[in-house]
Amino acid sequence: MTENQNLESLQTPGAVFFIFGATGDLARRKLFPAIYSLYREGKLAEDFAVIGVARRPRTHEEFRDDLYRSIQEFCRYKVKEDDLETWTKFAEHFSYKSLDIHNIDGYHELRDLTESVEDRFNIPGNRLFYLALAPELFGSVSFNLKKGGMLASEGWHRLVIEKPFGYDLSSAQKLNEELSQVFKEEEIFRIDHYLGKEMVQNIEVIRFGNSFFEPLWNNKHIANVQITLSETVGVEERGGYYDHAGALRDMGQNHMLQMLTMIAMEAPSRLYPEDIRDEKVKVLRSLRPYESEEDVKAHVVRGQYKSGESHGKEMLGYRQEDKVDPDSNTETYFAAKVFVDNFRWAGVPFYIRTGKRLPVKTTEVVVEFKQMPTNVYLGQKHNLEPNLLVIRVNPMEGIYIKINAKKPGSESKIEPFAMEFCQSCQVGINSPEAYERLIYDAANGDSTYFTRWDEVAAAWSFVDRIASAWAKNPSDIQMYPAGSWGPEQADELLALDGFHWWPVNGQEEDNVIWIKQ
Ligand SMILES: NC(=O)C1=CN([C@@H]2O[C@H](COP(=O)(O)OP(=O)(O)OC[C@H]3O[C@@H](n4cnc5c(N)ncnc54)[C@H](OP(=O)(O)O)[C@@H]3O)[C@@H](O)[C@H]2O)C=CC1
Ligand SMILES: O=C1O[C@H](COP(=O)(O)O)[C@@H](O)[C@H](O)[C@H]1O
Repeated sequence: MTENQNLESLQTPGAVFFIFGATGDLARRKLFPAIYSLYREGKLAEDFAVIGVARRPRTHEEFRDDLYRSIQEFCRYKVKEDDLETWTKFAEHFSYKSLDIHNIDGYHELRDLTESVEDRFNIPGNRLFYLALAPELFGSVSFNLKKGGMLASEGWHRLVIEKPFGYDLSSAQKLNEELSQVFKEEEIFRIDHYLGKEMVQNIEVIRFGNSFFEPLWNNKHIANVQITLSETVGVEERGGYYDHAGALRDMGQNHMLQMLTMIAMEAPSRLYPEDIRDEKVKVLRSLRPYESEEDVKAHVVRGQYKSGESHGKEMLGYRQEDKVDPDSNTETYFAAKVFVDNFRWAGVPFYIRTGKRLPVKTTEVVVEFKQMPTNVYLGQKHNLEPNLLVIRVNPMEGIYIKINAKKPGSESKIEPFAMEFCQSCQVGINSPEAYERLIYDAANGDSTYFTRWDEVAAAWSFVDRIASAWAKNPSDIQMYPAGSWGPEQADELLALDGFHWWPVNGQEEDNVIWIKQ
């Protein structure tokens, strides 16, 4: 991948895409729809094939029926009556192999199938292995891919691997060692789907493409940064996985810290993937580690939802959810005050929070600027609200800035105005989904928005200290009602510093005058 390659104009190179875990939830809800969207937008070369792999028996036809249902349910492009010819052409590129990933003989049959589709679609030998499997299977599959003769002998091969990447630093190291016996680092694409989100990528452009932000982007002018990833859903069908992981591992180690790196990183001198990833890892290594259990207690709040009312419906508590231990102390919420100890950010708190069963689904970054050195309007009894830059990541996409201005027509009244650029209102459903972008990038060998091993390791080092402090006191967890904003202790984290969480998506402040496009 070269700098500034114009990805918009490129098609993926001809390749076979293997989806291990093709009968699973991720494949159905995200991966198949992403591949279809790429196809519909002409971003997938004609010389492609997809081979689904899982244990369940399926004929190729049955697999294509699953594919059809997945697209009709989850894809932003639906197959309409008059698209049937295009659909049939697309679906012909899909085949299925029933295989237990531990059974080496199966890989030999998979190789035969692969060679036959490569011949049929004239594919130049490139192979992309996407592991949509439980993480404990990642090492075995990669080893067996090599043993079973599945690595490409003519073109390239790449491994796309889902999160979570390990359970802690030591298991992540073990996994990485297993993978690196088969794949080189540049062949491993570790997914963090937040990095595929349009507005997370836009953080880079907002910061490095606008001269009026850069001079202010530091501890002289920024009072604090708030990152919220709130969800209204509970654990749904994933109780078995989630009860073992919790919010810190499920969202904190990856999505939240990755977003923090995008806000805090220095500008790379060039836009090569490694230059960007070098800057991100420096941020992760600058995170101030919590030194003791007391330190963790003072800076991190954990919570678990109990029953409550959300959007007019009675919700079960976490402990009553399917496949969750009824005495579970797993956190479904956490908030933390984090410091990035470098020249740019010294002394600026980053408050991060995520939780399930909160009142709104939103991902938002609020950058709160410091107050004016003195308020010259105090004599007129005007408080000045702090200026904010708010980046809305999802479901609404856009940015707004909050400034103080004179109320038009009034003598002296000053009011906060929010000026909004609502990207989702403009491009709406055409905004590509994260998985589309990431599959496309992986096929093009662009690793910019995938996490490199040293980033993963640095993130685990930071998170492990929290997890091990919590493990010593498992029942020290705050319960919050489903549908609330989580434990009050999370508000106190900010109140102690004289701040508060700014309202997020859909919960706009009453006194602000909105100027929307
Ligand atoms: N679902 C989601 O929204 C998200 C998922 N992820 C990650 O994606 C990965 C997959 O998750 P998800 O799709 O939800 O999981 P599912 O349990 O729904 O699917 C697992 C898949 O693995 C297959 N499988 C299991 N054991 C074997 C085996 N021994 N040999 C071959 N295939 C096997 C299953 O098929 P069969 O039973 O037919 O063998 C199934 O297709 C996980 O790492 C998860 O953490 C990450 C983010 C979001
Ligand atoms: O990775 C995960 O992300 C989802 C939230 O993703 P979003 O794109 O809908 O914001 C979360 O629900 C899930 O628990 C986690 O594994």
